[in-house]
Amino acid sequence: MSPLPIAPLLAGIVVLYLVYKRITRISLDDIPGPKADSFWLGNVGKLYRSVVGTVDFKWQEEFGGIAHIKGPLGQDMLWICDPKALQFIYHTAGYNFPKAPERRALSVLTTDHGLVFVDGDDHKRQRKVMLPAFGTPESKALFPIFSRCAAKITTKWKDMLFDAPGQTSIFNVTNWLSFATMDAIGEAAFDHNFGSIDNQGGEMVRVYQTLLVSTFGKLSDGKVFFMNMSRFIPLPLLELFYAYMPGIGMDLVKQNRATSHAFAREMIRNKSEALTDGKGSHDIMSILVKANHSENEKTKLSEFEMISQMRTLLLAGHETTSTTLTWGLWELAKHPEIQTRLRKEIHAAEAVLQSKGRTQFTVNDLDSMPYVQACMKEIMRYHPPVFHTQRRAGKDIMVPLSTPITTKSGKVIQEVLVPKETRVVLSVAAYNRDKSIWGEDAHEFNPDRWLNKPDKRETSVGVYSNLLTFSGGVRGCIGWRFAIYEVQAFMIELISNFEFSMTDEAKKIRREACLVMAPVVNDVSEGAQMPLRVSVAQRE
Ligand code: HEM
Repeated sequence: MSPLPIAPLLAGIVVLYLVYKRITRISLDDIPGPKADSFWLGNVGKLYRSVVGTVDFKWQEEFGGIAHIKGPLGQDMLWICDPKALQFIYHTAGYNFPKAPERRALSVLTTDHGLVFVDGDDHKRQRKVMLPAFGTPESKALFPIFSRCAAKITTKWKDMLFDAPGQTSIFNVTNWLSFATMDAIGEAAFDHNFGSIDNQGGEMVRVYQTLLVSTFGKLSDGKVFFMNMSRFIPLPLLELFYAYMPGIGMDLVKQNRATSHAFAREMIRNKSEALTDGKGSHDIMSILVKANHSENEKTKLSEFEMISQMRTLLLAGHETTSTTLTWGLWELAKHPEIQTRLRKEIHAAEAVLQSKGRTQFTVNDLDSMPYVQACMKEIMRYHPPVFHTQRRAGKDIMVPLSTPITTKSGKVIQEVLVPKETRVVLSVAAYNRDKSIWGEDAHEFNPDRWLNKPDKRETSVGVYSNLLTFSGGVRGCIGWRFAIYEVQAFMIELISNFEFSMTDEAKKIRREACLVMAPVVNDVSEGAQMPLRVSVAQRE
C-alpha cells in the first residue's frame, strides 16, 4: 500500500480519537470558580504568590468550599476547603489521592527520598518503620528537652537585656527561635547538641536557616509555570534536572544536601555501633535504627532512605515549629491583654509547682494550664505554617461536599466527579477559618473559642483538634505530638520570663508564601524577620 493514503488515515484516526476524548471526558466546566488571571499561569500565579490566605479567603467567600481554577495553559484544577471533601480526600480515599510527581520532585530538593517524598507501598513501608518513634509516650518523653532548649534562650536574652537601658531591646525573634528549635530537634531526634543558641548559628543552622525562603520565596512567572508544567516530565528526569539546575537558592540547596548528608552518615554509623554494643539511646534516630534492624529485609529502609529521613526530620521538625512560635509571639504582641492573661496562668502554675518543691514542669502539668493550650491551638489555627497541601486524583473519583453548591448551569450538587489526574489544592488556610466550623468570628484571633468549644463537630478533619494544620489521614503529620509539646514548652518558658510588644517594623509584617509561611517585613531577599520588643516580664 502506498504511504500516501496512510497519512490522512492516521491523522483522521487521531482527530477522531481527540474528539472522542473531548466528548467523553469528565468536565469540571460546570463548577463555578474565579476567572483565570492569564492563559500562561491561570489562577496559580496569584494563589502561590499573594500574601498567604488572601486569595483563599476571597474564593471561600465567593465560591464556598470548592472552586474550579485554572493552572498554566488552561489546565483544570480544583481548589478545596470543604470539610467533608477534605475528610474524604485525606482519610477515606487515602492513596487514591497521591501526591503529584511534580510536587514530589520539589521535596527531593530538601528531603531526598524520605517520608514526604514517597508514595503508595513505599510510603506505607517507610511510615511503618517511622511510627514507633512518634507515639504519645515517646513524644511526651521529649518535653524536658524542649523546656531545656527554651530555657537556653531565657539565659541568653536575660544576659543581653541586663545592660540594655530599661532591660528592653528589639530582637529578631524568628532567628532565635530557629536556633532553639534546631537545638531541640538535634537533641530529640539525634541526641546531638548543635549548640545553635550558644554559637548563634553554626554550619547546620546556616544551611537550614534561609533554605525555604531563598528556594521557594518570591517565585518568578517562569518558575511557577515550570513547577506546574513539569508534570509532563518523567519524575527521574525531573529529579536529575533539579539536582543540576543553577539559580537563586540552588547553591544553598546543594550546600544543605552535602552538609546534612555528611551529618546523617555519621549519626547512622554512631547509632548502629551503639545498638550493636547494647548502648541504644531513646532519641528518634536510635529508635529508627533499632526498628530498621529488627524489620525483615523486605520492609527495611536502605541507607539512602535513612539519610533521607534524617533530612526530613531536620527540616520538617524545625522550620514548622519555629514558624508557629514566631507567629504566636506576633499575635501575643498584638494582643497584650491575651499575653498578660497567659502569663498570669503560667505564673500561677509555677507557684503551685514550687509549693510542691518542684522546679520543672512535666507534660502532666499542662492540664493545669488550659489557656496555654487554648492559645497554642488558636495560633495553629490562625497561622498554619503549611497553608496548602496538594494532591492529584489517582482515578476518576466522586468527592462528597458538606455544603451543596449551585453549578453554572443551575444544578444543586452535593458531590463532584473529579477526573483522573486533576490537581487539587487543599487549602489549610481557608479550612482553618471556615465560619461553619469556627463561627462568625473565624477571622479573629480569639483563644477563648477553645475554652467554650462545643463537644461535637459534624466532620472531623485533621489529626489534632479538628484543625487542618497537621493535615490528616494516611499522610497526616507524623510529628504532631512532638510539635504540640515543643510549642507549649517554649510558650511557657518565654511568656513566663519575657514581655513581647510590637515595633513599627513588626506592624509591616506580611505572611509570605515560601512553602511554609514566613514573616517578611520588606523583601523576601532579607529573609524571615520578626522584630519584636522584648522586656523582662514582671512577677507579682
Ligand atoms: C507546628 C509544627 C508542624 C506542622 C504545622 C506540620 C505540618 C505538616 C503537614 C501539613 C504535613 C502534611 C503535608 C502533606 O500532606 O502534604 C506534615 C507532614 C509531615 N510532618 Fe509535620 N508539621 C509540624 C511538625 C513536625 C515535626 C516536629 C516533625 C518531626 C519531628 C514533622 C514531620 C513530618 C513528616 C515526616 C511528615 C510527612 C508525613 C507523611 O507523608 O507520611 N512535622 N506536617
